[in-house]
Amino acid sequence: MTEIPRLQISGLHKRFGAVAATAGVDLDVRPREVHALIGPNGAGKTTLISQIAGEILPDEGRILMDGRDITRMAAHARAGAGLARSFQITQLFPDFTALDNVAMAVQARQGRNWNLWGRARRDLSLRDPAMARLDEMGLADRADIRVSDLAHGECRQLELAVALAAGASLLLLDEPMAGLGHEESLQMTAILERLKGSYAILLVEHDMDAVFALADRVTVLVYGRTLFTGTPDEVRAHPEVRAAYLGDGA
Ligand SMILES: Nc1ncnc2c1ncn2[C@@H]1O[C@H](COP(=O)(O)OP(=O)(O)OP(=O)(O)O)[C@@H](O)[C@H]1O
Repeated sequence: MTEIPRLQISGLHKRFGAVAATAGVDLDVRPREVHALIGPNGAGKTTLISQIAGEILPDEGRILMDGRDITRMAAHARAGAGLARSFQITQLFPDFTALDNVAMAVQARQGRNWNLWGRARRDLSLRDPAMARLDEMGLADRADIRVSDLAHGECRQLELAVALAAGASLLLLDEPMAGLGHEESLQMTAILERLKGSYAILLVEHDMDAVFALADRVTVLVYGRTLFTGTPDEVRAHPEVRAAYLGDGA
């Protein structure tokens, strides 16, 4: 039996005045798949992610999550259904520790009052799952460090820990490697490799080493349209993709 895709996008269109930012996108993300979305600057990747997250309303087309039409669902309701967008908008509280941030996400997931945050780190029912998430992201030894004192790459890792603690199971990762140094990128790639197989991930990324290391499938967007979807090897070999995006050196 074929599994219902976590995410299914069909015939999506979005114009900004004269610019057709999304001009016919079809895409599906399978359960537990890492699906990379690549394309040249201005191809419409961020606009597509914003429509999936519910921050921009499409003009035409449909977005299904777990078979349910979410095209016009509010962003917070999508988040409640397990969708999380990371790395463009930082959701961290800079004056609180890494552990506090994750514990608050656990607390929110349990539907408990956010105002009790001060107790979060002392409450074992919040602290234990929060520590487990930090550990998963390689941040166990940074639990008591304030977010404002964490390195850039560590904040990215913490954002993932917060999203997962809040119950996200379908992750929209918008350029996780952007602004990271070589070592930090390798570390983020290793973390995403560990998440692979447990979550559905739509990954927008310009770092092709990371894309080809992580992705089960890759969709290439050009001028707002889906040019091709295939395995990393198929994408590497595709003549139009090479011409449109990867260039001769690919
Ligand atoms: N709010 C907006 N108003 C007008 N035009 C927009 C808006 N947002 C995006 N665009 C235009 O839509 C097109 C797609 O932009 P988008 O940012 O989605 O591309 P992208 O593939 O994410 O690019 P990059 O790789 O550079 O981040 C571009 O031509 C951009 O200028």
